[in-house]
Amino acid sequence: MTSIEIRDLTKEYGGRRALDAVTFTVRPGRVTGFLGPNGAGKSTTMRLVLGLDRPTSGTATIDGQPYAALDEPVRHVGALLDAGAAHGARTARDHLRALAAAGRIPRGRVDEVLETTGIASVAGRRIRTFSLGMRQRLGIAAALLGDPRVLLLDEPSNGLDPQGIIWIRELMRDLAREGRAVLVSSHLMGETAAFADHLVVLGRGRLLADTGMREFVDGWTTPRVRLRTTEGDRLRAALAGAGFTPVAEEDGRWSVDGARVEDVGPLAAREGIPLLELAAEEPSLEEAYLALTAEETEYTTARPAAAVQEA
Ligand SMILES: Nc1ncnc2c1ncn2[C@@H]1O[C@H](COP(=O)(O)OP(=O)(O)OP(=O)(O)O)[C@@H](O)[C@H]1O
Repeated sequence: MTSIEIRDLTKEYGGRRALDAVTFTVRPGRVTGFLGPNGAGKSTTMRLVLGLDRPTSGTATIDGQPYAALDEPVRHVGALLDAGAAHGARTARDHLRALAAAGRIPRGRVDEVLETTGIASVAGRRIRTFSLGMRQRLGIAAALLGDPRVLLLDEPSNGLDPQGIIWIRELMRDLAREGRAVLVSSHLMGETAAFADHLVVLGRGRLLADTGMREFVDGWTTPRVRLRTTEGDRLRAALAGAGFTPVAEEDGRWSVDGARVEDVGPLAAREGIPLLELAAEEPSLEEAYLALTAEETEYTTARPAAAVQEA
């Protein structure tokens, strides 16, 4: 099975470390979300995987080989790095045909990827007349052209309308279901939570996390419940006795940080306090990501060992 292996990858630009001994594997059959603040090193990593730049030390390989050593690389790896890269005077179809010819890919594949990416009806138009979303779809069509087992997508939702965002999410999930290795960088946390199974997080060139989505969110957030009761004062006292600090919200509900419904429900029942509502608040990827990056900024060292683990 094809995967991307990054081992001790280091890249310096004029003495500044853009990547610092980063090691992780992008496995087939799942979508790996690639996160990190601006300048963290995500694009640099992708460029090194694609052989567009040389590492200072370490390796980035696909199926054990560096990109440059792959036989017919476009059949192994598809990438969306810069959707603006296509020649504006060409039509979308001609652009893809030129790429197909260069990669020794059968011409018929061009119409297939135009269909898959929803731009078949505008394939005869010059690319310079394309909207940002159409260019993005064309970039994805180009990435899919060689039917590659590995995909690297840098901000693929960029410029897409709401339907386009749902489409790309489902496309990425389908590509992973087909057994491909899919690495996707994004700054959109809600989106990443919707398409990624696994996360790799960089911060200032270092690996901060390499873990499953669920483990990441649970590891970097605390549980919280929201509830409604007719006897707020009694419930507050009972919860305080159990070590919780309920906070009254403006809408008349209470929220209890660090508590699970299993903590609150039985306690209220024992005390005979009626609960009109009791619900766990789902922690978000955004909350978890902000907690990790805030801590990283503050202390510069990564926290729980559990958050950096091989899956
Ligand atoms: N060609 C280059 N020359 C010099 N410095 C570079 C070059 N390319 C990247 N860098 C630096 O390397 C660091 C990592 O940049 P990179 O583009 O990989 O980050 P990123 O995580 O992709 O950020 P963003 O989310 O903004 O796209 C940054 O400090 C950037 O300024």
